[in-house]
Amino acid sequence: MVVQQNSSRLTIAIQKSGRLSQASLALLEACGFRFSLHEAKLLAHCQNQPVDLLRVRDDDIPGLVMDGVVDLGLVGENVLEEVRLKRLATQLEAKFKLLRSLDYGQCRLAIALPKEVPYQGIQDLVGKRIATTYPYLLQNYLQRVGVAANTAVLTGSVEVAPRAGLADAICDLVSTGATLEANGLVEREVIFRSQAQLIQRTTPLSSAKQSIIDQLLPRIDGVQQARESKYIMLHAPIAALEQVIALLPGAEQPTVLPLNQRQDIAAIHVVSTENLFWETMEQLKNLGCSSILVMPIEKMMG
Ligand SMILES: Nc1ncnc2c1ncn2[C@@H]1O[C@H](COP(=O)(O)OP(=O)(O)OP(=O)(O)O)[C@@H](O)[C@H]1O
Ligand SMILES: O=P(O)(O)OC[C@H]1O[C@H](OP(=O)(O)OP(=O)(O)O)[C@H](O)[C@@H]1O
Ligand SMILES: [Mg+2]
Repeated sequence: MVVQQNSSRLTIAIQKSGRLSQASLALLEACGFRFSLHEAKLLAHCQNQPVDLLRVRDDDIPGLVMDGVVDLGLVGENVLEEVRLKRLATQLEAKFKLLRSLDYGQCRLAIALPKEVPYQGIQDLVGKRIATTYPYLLQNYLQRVGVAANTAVLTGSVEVAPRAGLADAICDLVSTGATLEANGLVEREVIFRSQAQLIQRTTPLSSAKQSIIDQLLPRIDGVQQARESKYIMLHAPIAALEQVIALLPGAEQPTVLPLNQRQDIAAIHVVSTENLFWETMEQLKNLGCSSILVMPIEKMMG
């Protein structure tokens, strides 16, 4: 496979198979790009825009962007920062343009120790061997806090390292904490918080590519904003209108509509920037509201 650096098609690198793959593809599709993916193929053409998708291991995405081989990349901040630190240490080009922080792939890089090992604080890590896939992020942190510890680099199954006698502690990604718990480990220090990022190469782009990006960014904002928002509809007693509106999140100016042949109740419609919790719905019901609907919004603009 040859990716032409100066191809007139905008090339976007995403993770081929893993935690970010589905969400990255879903985001681009929600922005109006149509892809027909062939599981085995690394390069996928967009059917309705001059855009190509390059599907690779997430570790390769920052370097591809920094070397200008692809135009855009969707990657976790943890991998991005690890690659950036590594490249800086080896005098390789490490520049990129951060376009957007995305609303998926939230996790943290944390140091964890076996639960039976007492831990009072960061100084307890002095002289310890810590297994990780992120040696540069880990050493960067240890230097910052002034702790001298050793790193054992593993590319996978980091969580079994203490049990296997390979290390005293680990530094790995955590989301729910289930993996740590299943391996008898306790999270002690969070060293980096991460989510997916959209990055661009720093070398100049053709105006055709730039105009696709200029169209893409507001669409990403619209998709992300819509995901956080809800359309809420309900019937409320006019006597309790003020109390009802005060309960609705982010509803300073709701639409209040009359109902046919009813003087005592009105319909309220509101776009809320937050979800409506069950507790609030119960409070609304206690105020005499009925037909309370909370609906997802697909897209938003303006
Ligand atoms: N448990 C998690 N919850 C949320 N996001 C996560 C979680 N684990 C990892 N991530 C994010 O997703 C990215 C990809 O994770 P994944 O486990 O698929 O990587 P990988 O095994 O290194 O994949 P690849 O084969 O592409 O190298 C991570 O770098 C991180 O940004
Ligand atoms: O705190 P948790 O919710 O348990 O998530 C943490 C786990 O998720 C990631 O692995 P993933 O499941 O993506 O598989 P991998 O080991 O193949 O990377 C990460 O490497 C941890 O092992
Ligand atoms: Mg990887």
